[in-house]
Amino acid sequence: MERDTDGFFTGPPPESAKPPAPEEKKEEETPNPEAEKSPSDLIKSTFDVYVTLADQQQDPNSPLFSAKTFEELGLHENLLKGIFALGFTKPSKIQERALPLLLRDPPQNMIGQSQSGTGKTAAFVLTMLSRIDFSKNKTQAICLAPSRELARQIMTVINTMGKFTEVQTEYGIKDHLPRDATKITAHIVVGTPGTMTDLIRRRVIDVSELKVFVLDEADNMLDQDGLGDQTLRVKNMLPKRDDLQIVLFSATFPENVRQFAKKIAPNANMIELKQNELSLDSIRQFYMDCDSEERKYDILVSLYHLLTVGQSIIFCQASCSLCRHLRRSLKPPSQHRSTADRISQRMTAEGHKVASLHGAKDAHERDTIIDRFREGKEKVLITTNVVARGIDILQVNMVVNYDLPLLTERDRKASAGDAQPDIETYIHRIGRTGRFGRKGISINFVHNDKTWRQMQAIEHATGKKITCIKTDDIDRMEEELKKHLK
Ligand SMILES: Nc1ncnc2c1ncn2[C@@H]1O[C@H](COP(=O)(O)OP(=O)(O)OP(=O)(O)O)[C@@H](O)[C@H]1O
Repeated sequence: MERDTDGFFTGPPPESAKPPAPEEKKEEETPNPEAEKSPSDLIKSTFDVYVTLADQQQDPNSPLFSAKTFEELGLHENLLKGIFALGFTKPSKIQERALPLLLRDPPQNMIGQSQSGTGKTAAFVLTMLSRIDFSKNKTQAICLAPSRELARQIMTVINTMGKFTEVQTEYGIKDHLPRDATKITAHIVVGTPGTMTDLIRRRVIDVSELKVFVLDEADNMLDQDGLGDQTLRVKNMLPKRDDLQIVLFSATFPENVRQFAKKIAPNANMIELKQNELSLDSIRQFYMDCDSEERKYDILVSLYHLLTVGQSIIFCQASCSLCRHLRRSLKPPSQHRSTADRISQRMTAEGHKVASLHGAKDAHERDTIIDRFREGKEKVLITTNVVARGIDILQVNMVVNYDLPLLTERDRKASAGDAQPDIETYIHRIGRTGRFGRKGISINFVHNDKTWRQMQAIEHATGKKITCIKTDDIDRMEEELKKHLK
């Protein structure tokens, strides 16, 4: 593989990184390449959408399948008030195309893909809210998400958008309900698949009148390496009615999961924002050659000032290299502290203010940490993949991949070589910045041949340039990075 003068790996991206080939009848809109990328671009028609209707008799070019305003969707005025309370004036591109299809009667399944931060949540939340019969105290919509943090975020959107309605909501997440809870009658239940399975199996939730089943981050939720088994258990306990609307959304849909998704949501309308990668374009990607594992920590600390200009998220592996390094360097060694904790412990000891969040923390602690970060009380969050997906905090303008995301042990064995980068997780991680077209930067740390090759594979697969930033001149480094946030 050749590098050009900017350090960009040249050559065509592999098949897996190319836009999905149109399967059936597709519609394409004309992009406007001159348009500047800004939040409003998600509202203007500046990028392409593929729509594949389940019913090929219908004309996808019909204005019936596109809504330029929320008003024309025929929503109850209380829902419209909720939308405006969120500060939305017009549908985003994905909402414009997805909402008319999602809200139509009879209900139809939907598989929707669009880049991170383009407004998928509002699309499925509005669908759930608009289908509830508020006069019935029965659960009518269930939404599953891969983490409690994301479930809580979705709930906030439901409660804000639904605040002028009589909607009742409940969580299906760990340690939220008393163990002896016997009945949930809330209209909408949002949770994670394990807890939701338990609640439905024990008949705490009665699903007999369910109308909508939503999987956010659906590729992860259906992937056998992710939460696939648990999600299927939930799905198999739901009524097998044709009018149960199944809605799957994600920023990524690798081919193997895409096929499975079509089985889970049969005859679904498909909506894909064409992969001209608007979101990735608003995120400038960099890498830093850190020379050695040990230097990674020093470079992270030297970035601290910049990390706190806005807010930032630092991703490391669950058993991350920094933590292994810190475990060795901390005296006395802290045996029971896990991963991201050790980073924050050392940075805190050196006078920096950081928070850490990972799956080993208890539920209450996790809630407090993410809430504090969301409120801007902490500026730097050191974490694992637990918040890689879906978390929407507009002030996050920097993401650092301290450790690059890698595929699981199983995939690694299958490829029988070095660990391969996990491209989907990479896309989701950097998508924590640059929300709704805002500017953001991501920095990847590499320190040896192996990590270099992993980054090369990411650059190749995403087809996006990752620019080198020199680490020997901190002032220049800061200046250069700041330039991209302006
Ligand atoms: N029509 C709209 N007008 C203005 N802002 C919007 C609109 N729709 C969504 N947003 C805002 O855009 C941000 C990103 O939306 P959202 O979290 O739904 O993205 P997403 O596509 O689900 O991202 P991810 O793939 O990371 O889960 C949110 O802060 C949301 O409030």
